Amino acid sequence: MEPKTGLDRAKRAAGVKAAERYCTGGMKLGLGSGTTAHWFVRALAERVRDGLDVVGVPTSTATRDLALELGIPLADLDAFPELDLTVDGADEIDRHGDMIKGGGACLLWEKIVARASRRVVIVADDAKIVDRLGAFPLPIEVLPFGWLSCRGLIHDLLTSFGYDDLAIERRTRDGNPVITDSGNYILDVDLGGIGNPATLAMQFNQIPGVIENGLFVGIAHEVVVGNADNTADVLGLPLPQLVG
Ligand SMILES: O=C(CO)[C@H](O)[C@H](O)COP(=O)(O)O
Repeated sequence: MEPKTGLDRAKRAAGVKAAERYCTGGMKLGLGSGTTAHWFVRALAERVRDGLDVVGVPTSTATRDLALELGIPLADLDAFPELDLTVDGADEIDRHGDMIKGGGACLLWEKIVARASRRVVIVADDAKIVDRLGAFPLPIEVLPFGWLSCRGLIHDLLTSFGYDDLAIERRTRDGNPVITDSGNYILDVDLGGIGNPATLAMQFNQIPGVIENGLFVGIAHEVVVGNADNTADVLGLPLPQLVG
């Protein structure tokens, strides 16, 4: 598969760089979800075909299907509860490495796999890097049972924090609720800007019916930013100001 646009080339460059730089024989690897992470999975598969011996733990059924098709050996997280490394994408990432994830509705497995990993590398194009999180609507995974009550409690919490927006349930083009790989719904919350991601993340998860939220705080270790000219930059945290 070849990238079609400059943005695709940037995403592929980040994925290729991560596969080349971080993956060594014997590793247990978390495989992220989304278009950028899938470029990483394709690049990893090439290395596996060349003899690299790794085992992948996918963060979604979509990534599992891609990795299987490409011949990457896979395992359940329960077979390897501690992983060496996860490479995943992000919807937004700030200078501290805090992120919004879940644009692809995979945030629950992504957070579990990332937390099980000794190192987390994020692959992204530079448009994902922001001064402040929150322009991208924050995905929240909720249990279908009583989800309207849960949405009301989310609204109350947001109001108490000075936000006034109601969470919107994510729907498919046919108008049906998006169902996650764990059988839950996604609410997208348009916050505009998030002052204290750590506090908000904890508060969301106190609400009955909230399974997980898309704020990933203190999880990323490094960021690989791809460029349209097929190069990629490896950035430690905090990210340099010039990228923001
Ligand atoms: O969190 C995710 C999926 O739940 C993805 O990592 C995020 O949406 C970024 O995707 P892409 O690389 O396609 O922009």
